[in-house]
Parts: sequence; C-alpha cells; structure tokens
Amino acid sequence: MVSALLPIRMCGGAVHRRGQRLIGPVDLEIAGGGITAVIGPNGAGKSTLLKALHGLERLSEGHINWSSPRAEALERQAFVFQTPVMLRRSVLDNLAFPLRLKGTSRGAARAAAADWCARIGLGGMERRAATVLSGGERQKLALARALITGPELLFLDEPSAALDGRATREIEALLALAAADGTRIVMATHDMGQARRLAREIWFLRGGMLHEAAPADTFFSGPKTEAARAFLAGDIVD
Ligand SMILES: Nc1ncnc2c1ncn2[C@@H]1O[C@H](COP(=O)(O)OP(=O)(O)OP(=O)(O)O)[C@@H](O)[C@H]1O
Repeated sequence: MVSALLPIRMCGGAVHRRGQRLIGPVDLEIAGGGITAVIGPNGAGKSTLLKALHGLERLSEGHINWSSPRAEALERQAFVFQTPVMLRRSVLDNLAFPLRLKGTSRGAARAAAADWCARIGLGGMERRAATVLSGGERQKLALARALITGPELLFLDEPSAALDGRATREIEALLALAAADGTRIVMATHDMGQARRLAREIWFLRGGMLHEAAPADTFFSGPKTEAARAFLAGDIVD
C-alpha cells in the first residue's frame, strides 16, 4: 500500500540566484483535488515556484514536506514545460518512453502509447517523427507523455501559450479529464479565461510572494487585495 502524496506543504520556501531573491518566503499547501491556477504578472515567479515544488529548483531557504518519502513523491509527479523537448524519435516512442523508464515491457508500453495517441487525436501519426509536429500536437503529446504513467500530481507551465483556439480547447479538455480522474494539477497560466474555466483554486503571485490564495469563485468575484483587483482589471501590475 503506497502512502498518499498529498498534502504537500511549502514552509518559508525561497529561491535565491546570484544574491537575488526570485521567490519567497512562500507558505502554501497543495491539498484536495482539482486544478490550481498560478497567475500573476510577468516575472512574478510562477515558473520558479512550480519548479521548486517539483524539486527542479533547489530551495535556498525553507522546506517542502511531502506526505510520502521525497524520492517516491518525485516519482509520482510530472512536469510539462511551456516548450516541451521531444525525443528525436517517433510519436509512439515518445509516449512509450516514460513507461519503459519505469520498467514496463516494450509491448505493454507500445500498446498504452497507441491508446494515448488515439485519445489525444494523433491516431494515425504514431510513426511520424515527433520533431515535425505542430505546436498544438507537440503540446498534446507532451501532456500525454506526462499523463501516461498516471501521476498523482502534475505541474504545467503555460500549457497553451501561443496555441490557437482549437489546440487550447483540446489541451483544456485533457486537463479537465485528468483532474476528474484524480490527478491533482497545478498550472501557471497567463490566460484568465483559462483560469476561470479550469481552476478550483487560484494562487496570485506578485514579486515572488504568494500575494493572494483563494477558491477560484471567491477570487474572481471579489479579489481581496488591491493588486489582484488591478491585475484582473487588466491594469499593469508589477
Ligand atoms: N535562471 C535564472 N537566473 C536568474 N534569474 C532568473 C532565472 N530564472 C528566472 N529568473 C528571474 O526570476 C524572476 C521570476 O521568474 P519566473 O520565470 O519564475 O516568473 P514568471 O512569473 O514565471 O514569469 P513569466 O510570466 O514572464 O513566465 C524573474 O525576475 C526572472 O527574471
């Protein structure tokens, strides 16, 4: 029986680079289900916070408490970057790769990969080189590659930045489905429409700090802080 991954708590978490504080100190908790949208002005620290939570960025101060041992926790979560790197191999091989890394047999990994190809609308493209896919197709592939191992927690950094409406809709449908299936999702987004459509909870970052955290309904109907009000009104906030 594996222990629960959540809640995850960051206590006084800060990341410094060359004497500069990029984020923190931040106290937060990832608990419950659904999707958390991380929003805020450019440079507020959204990407840095996600990377710190995923263990890609080392904390200079504070700590993160996982409910299961750290190595095991990291195994059970995934990260999708804004510009995902594709293996210079077929679509099918890109999807099968994370399963192979976890020790799944070649046949079972390829069968699961073919299934995911169909689910993301890339059925028939299994043998195509992943590097020639369109931006939207790549992002769907990256998302499927993250979901194929059934992570309990998924981080995404601007999953649909620079995608057209159709690709954005497809990505959002996949995220909503994953969340409904029990994957806890924490995603940075610049798209307030997307945050409203998908999120249960909002983290509004400003100047490296968690300026306001609230259930999405509460946040969008009545942000508590002046900065969040201004940000939602489309004013320039830094
Ligand atoms: N590797 C790095 N070295 C130095 N400074 C960095 C590094 N990465 C990010 N920063 C700085 O840290 C701050 C936070 O950046 P971060 O990318 O986390 O913000 P963000 O909210 O995700 O921004 P955006 O919305 O523009 O993507 C910014 O001032 C950025 O310039």
